[in-house]
Amino acid sequence: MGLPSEVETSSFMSDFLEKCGGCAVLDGGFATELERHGADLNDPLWSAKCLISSPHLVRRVHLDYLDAGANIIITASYQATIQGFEAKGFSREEAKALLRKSVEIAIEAREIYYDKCTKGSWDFVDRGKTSRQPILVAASVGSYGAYLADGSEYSGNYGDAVTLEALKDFHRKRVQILANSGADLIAFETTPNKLEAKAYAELLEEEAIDIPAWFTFASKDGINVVSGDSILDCASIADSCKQVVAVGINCTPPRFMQGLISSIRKLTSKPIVIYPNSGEIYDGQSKQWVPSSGVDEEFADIVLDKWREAGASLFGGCCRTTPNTIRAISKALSNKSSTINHA
Ligand SMILES: C[S+](C)CC[C@H](N)C(=O)O
Ligand SMILES: N[C@@H](CCS)C(=O)O
Ligand SMILES: [Zn+2]
Repeated sequence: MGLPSEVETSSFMSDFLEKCGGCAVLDGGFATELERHGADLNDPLWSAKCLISSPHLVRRVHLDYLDAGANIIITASYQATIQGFEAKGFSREEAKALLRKSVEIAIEAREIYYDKCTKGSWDFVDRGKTSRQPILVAASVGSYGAYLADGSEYSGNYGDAVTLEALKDFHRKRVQILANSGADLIAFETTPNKLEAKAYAELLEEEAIDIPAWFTFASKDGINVVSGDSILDCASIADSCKQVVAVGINCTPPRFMQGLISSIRKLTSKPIVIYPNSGEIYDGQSKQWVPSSGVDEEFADIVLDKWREAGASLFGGCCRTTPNTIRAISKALSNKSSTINHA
């Protein structure tokens, strides 16, 4: 396979969104859901630890989100890096196999889910033909700061020694492996600064990565990304990259979403993807979540309406959201599309 034509790449997300009825539902917090099931993630590998110790739990969480109505599930590779696995004593080949395993488990969960609902009301009719609810597997790539395992993805301060080339080299092999793993797209998530966004964009181009990608950024103030870099600069890097099929925000308190979506909309006509966290704050040292002093609304119909009006079309949840959050989003969006269709 060669590089996809620009036409193919640019229609990938619009075709998918059309099949989903205009808006798509993502899954919710993955690592924090593993924790709710009892996993101990106090480890440099964080959620990627479960690829080694409890793959059945990884599959369980994917299935729970599919049952809740997710159209896109994101793999357990957020903090899975070759460097991180090697530090644990795995060989390079074993590390690569663990990266592939993250995608294999998600694909397996999708097959189990499809089998479960082969017949019956889960199918939907599309132009006279019965077809299945579309489900994509997105291979997660967390930032260099995630690999540092101290919450650095919420600061993005890597110091002067971490150059653009260093970041590209850090991510290169992992991105190549995930791109050839059977995933439908790559989710570059919780991106903290524009240097890393630039590294991703250049890597996609240099390595001729032939699956699409999205870039999502994290913000702590609703104006800039966590490092203080402008969201406009970050969104513009994503907008200029032809493999990028959606741009957005993740792991950010819900109360900041509307403003951030409006900012991104000024910069790009690509679909906007958002998956806020619960609004709590992560302490990277103790690896605990603490309540925030801000006020966050539930992801109720009214909030989703505001986010849609501001320009977003893919909705899910990040840390500390659960299958119940995703069920509520799915329900709100399907009520909306049946209102529109029957108007
Ligand atoms: C998005 S944060 C909650 C991820 C966890 C962090 N990289 C750590 O290892 O503590
Ligand atoms: N996909 C990752 C993002 C962490 S910010 C997760 O949900 O665990
Ligand atoms: Zn998160």
